[in-house]
Amino acid sequence: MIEVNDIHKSFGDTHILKGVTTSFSKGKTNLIIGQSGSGKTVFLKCLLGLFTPEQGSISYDGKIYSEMTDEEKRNLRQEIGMVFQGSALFDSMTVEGNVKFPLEMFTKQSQSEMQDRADFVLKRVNLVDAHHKYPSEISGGMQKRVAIARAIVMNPKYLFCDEPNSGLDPKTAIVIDNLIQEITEEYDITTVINTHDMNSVMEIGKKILFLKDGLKAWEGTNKEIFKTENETVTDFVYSSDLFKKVRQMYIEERN
Ligand SMILES: Nc1ncnc2c1ncn2[C@@H]1O[C@H](COP(=O)(O)OP(=O)(O)OP(=O)(O)O)[C@@H](O)[C@H]1O
Repeated sequence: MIEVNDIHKSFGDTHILKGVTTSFSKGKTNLIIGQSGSGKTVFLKCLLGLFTPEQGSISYDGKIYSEMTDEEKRNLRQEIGMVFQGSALFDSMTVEGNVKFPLEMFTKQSQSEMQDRADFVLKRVNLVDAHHKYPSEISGGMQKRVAIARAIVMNPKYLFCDEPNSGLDPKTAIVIDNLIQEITEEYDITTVINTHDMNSVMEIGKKILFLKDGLKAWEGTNKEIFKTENETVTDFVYSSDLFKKVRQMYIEERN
């Protein structure tokens, strides 16, 4: 579980995060949504320890980050898996090389242990025939699977995904969303996903944090977001007339 308590982050005189308090549970897909520039990436970078908030605290399973020793921070980093926007695979390495990379960097495992683990995670993301291919030889959806396999190869407690669906067609995006959700539940990971994708919000938003101008404007589940009367949320989520009509029909059907 990750608990965020009143974090503030500024760049120079510009106050970006203005006191955000929330928590993200284990075994759940937690989504961060909000307009461009609302502070989602800055927030995610604070969770990753890449930015230090000037005020407030972030704790990982009860341990406050700013109070950790350097060694505890290093250990925490190894418990974090990251799926970057655009996959961020190493082009010069095969699929298998990409997946083994964190094991080679951070563990003392033997070649056969690394091979077993790489085989296991590649199978888990349903990639069995791509071990020796290069990223340029596989589709965007397959690249995402490799990125997910690499992110979970170290058995992380926390998984952060930045726009995991960017560049994917809607059908592949749903497959990737479902894969992230299954893995999150199966391995009891605290997963936090930064997204613009409303399909993801509806499909896997077990907890949704809506940021606006650096503040928490709303939080709740995908079921609650359908029913909320909060105008800031409805304006954002149901920005198209089609979505507004669908929501109206849904509410009328339920009444
Ligand atoms: N390193 C930085 N230095 C100065 N300003 C920054 C830095 N990183 C982000 N910002 C500013 O913080 C604000 C929020 O940016 P952020 O990238 O978090 O938005 P976002 O909600 O993730 O947007 P998008 O959905 O477009 O990715 C923006 O005004 C941005 O210019």
